[in-house]
Amino acid sequence: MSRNRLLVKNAKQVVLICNNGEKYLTRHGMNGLCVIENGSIVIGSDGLIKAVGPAETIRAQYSDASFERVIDAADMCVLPGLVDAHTHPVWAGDRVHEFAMKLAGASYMDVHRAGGGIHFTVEHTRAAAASDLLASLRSRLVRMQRAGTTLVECKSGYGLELHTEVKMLEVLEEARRSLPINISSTYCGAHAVPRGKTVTEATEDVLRVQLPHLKELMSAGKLRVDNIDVFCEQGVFDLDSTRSILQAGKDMGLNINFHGDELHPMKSAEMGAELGALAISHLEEITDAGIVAMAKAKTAAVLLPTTAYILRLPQPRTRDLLDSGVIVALGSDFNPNAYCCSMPIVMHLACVNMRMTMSEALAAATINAAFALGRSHTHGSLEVNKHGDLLLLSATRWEHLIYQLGGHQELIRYVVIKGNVVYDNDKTLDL
Ligand SMILES: N=CN[C@@H](CCC(=O)O)C(=O)O
Ligand SMILES: [Zn+2]
Repeated sequence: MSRNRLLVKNAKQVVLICNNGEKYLTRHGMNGLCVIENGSIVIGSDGLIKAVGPAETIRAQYSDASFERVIDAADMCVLPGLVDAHTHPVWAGDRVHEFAMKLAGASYMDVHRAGGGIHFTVEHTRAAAASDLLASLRSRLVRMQRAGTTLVECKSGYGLELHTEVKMLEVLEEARRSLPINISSTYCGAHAVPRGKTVTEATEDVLRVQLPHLKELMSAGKLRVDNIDVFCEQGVFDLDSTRSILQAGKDMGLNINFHGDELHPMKSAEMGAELGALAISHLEEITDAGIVAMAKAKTAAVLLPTTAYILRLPQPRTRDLLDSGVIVALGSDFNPNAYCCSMPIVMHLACVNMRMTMSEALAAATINAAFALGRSHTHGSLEVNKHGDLLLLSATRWEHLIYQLGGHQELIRYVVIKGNVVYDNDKTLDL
């Protein structure tokens, strides 16, 4: 019998999230998370969960087994690795100066129209060497990992032309190959209309130049891309151009996962549901009809508490979404506008500002975020045969992770990916 990779034993709580192979949870399930008091978990040599249950049961079942590593978690809680369903982590040039402008009253679109915002980042990212983009991406991903994220969605979208979009996706590919954190990569070439182009010209460029080239790279096995994204917004991509780009991506086998109904009601939710989108992000301006359509289509709503907080936007209608049966997920929206790498902070904001319960927030940052990325069969809960991705908290109840605002830096003792410890807070070991 091969040696098991890891035994975590005697934890105060093991938060499974669910234990029946659920692919997502809606309100009722989100409020009834599956938690084992005094539990243990075994990760096999393949990095997958082999057993999880009461400490006594695991002790009896594995009395003769050997383990590469044993962690006695008597004063700790075990949770699934967190899943961040929306980030923009590949870019050069920060926008700290714009934060001051926004604090002084400028809106997101004021800054964008004045040539700042995404355009500022595009200019710097186009000029940056791939090696520099990779170095900054790595340090951002390590920071996310230390805050408990083990699966993260990462977008391109600061190139807005073929060369830089491919450069960004290649940087993501390199990070995927060389770092333990799991990455779901998203082509977001329609993140803004590039300077000097009309919406029609930008849409044509995506459809006739960028997507066909990506398709070639993907078929040749040179690039893996999971999702397609568009920023559907007034003054950016309208509903028709968004629809044509998303449909073309879907035809290439990409999951539809896009920005919609953020600053204006665009009917993005209705359109996304009709196209079979896996997820739509933001939704601060979603309508009643949009909520009904998303619930019916099982399109996940990826809510981004940092954006509404930083831009002082109206909060999305989270309770209405949950009450209507929409699958609600969370993302950090890490980008030069919203500089936050921490899903524990995101969950805290979701509870206070969006009125989610702590259980809802955790489900939204685990199983439902994994669902939004098409990965909930392998990630997002601690169930047998899923990836052994978990975090260990120095706390007697898991809720401390959300309750202690910014406290995750002290609370998270270990982060584990596929049974390997990738972060040990005592040794500041970052792999
Ligand atoms: N809203 C569009 N995109 C990003 C912001 C990107 C940026 O400002 O650089 C978002 O999700 O918040
Ligand atoms: Zn975004």
